[in-house]
Amino acid sequence: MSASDPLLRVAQFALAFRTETGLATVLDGVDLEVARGEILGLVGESGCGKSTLVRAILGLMPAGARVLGGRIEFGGQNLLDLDEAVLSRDIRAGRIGFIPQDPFQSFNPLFRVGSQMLEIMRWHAPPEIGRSRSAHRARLLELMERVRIPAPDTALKRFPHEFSGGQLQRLMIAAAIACKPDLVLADEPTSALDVTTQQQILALLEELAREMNTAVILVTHDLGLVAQYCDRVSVMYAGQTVESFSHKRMLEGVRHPYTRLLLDCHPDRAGALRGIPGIVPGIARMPPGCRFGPRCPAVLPICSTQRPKAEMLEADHSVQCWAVSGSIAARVPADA
Ligand SMILES: Nc1ncnc2c1ncn2[C@@H]1O[C@H](COP(=O)(O)OP(=O)(O)OP(=O)(O)O)[C@@H](O)[C@H]1O
Repeated sequence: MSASDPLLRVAQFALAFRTETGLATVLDGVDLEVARGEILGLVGESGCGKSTLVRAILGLMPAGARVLGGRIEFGGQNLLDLDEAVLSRDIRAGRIGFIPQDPFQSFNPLFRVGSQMLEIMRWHAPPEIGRSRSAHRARLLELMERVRIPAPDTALKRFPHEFSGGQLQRLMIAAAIACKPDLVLADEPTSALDVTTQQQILALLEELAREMNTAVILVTHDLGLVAQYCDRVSVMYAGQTVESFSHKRMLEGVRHPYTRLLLDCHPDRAGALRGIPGIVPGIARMPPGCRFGPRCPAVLPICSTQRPKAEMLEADHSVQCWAVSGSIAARVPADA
């Protein structure tokens, strides 16, 4: 791999879940890339498939899920070719760290946080950290200082319920980066926290990721947070990538009607987006053609029959939309 190659490249990834009416395509041709030291925002309304994609990258697909196509390349290796034993030993928690949505569900309430974090390190810490428990403990204490947990020595001996939500999420960040991962997947890591704590946590994650040259995928509903922390953005709608762009494009003008609507609405306290008429279709009821067509203010006749192809508008900007595409075919009514 050259230095400019992305660390993670998801290419045309498609995944189906078994439903009562048969297989339903939940992810359909998802494309995404993230390089070392880069923070990628993965955005879209609830139900667009962001968490499913994150779990698929971690190799945690639900029973009955079937990969229909595509690749998930990590460090040049297709993760879809690896079996569960390799993924759990070499990839998850070691090379790919995970920060989940709800810190209260992430730690086991029955065990002290220190023993839970040391257990992760026991199995996944790279050799440069050292193999002994005392080396792992020293690394944890150092990280706990960094994530501003008061009295780290005592904190290691405490149970999860003895911490606030913000403290637990800071501990989760420490746990996710303890083994010096190349990539951190953060799935709405601050949605359970108040706005001030949210800002502190994301600033901390950004600081540590930049310092360690770690790639980060930050899943969020909130384009305000994306504007603040992300270098690039990938927008998903109903299991498809609809637009990808750099931070600069976000400021200068995104093009997909869905992204523009997302920018105009703000998440409510529960993190849900309000303001885009209609709802994301369920996986068993996906419309043909462009999946956003039925809600789109710029819909064209072709949208209901043909899925738009990804088009590069600039080197740092791609979009899948007939209304944006320069293609003449897009202007011709579908029944012409
Ligand atoms: N195990 C499953 N079996 C069947 N359908 C599922 C399963 N898990 C998720 N889904 C469906 O897949 C779609 C994508 O869900 P997913 O949780 O990935 O979306 P999301 O964008 O992460 O939403 P949120 O922001 O609310 O977490 C939804 O329609 C959801 O109902």
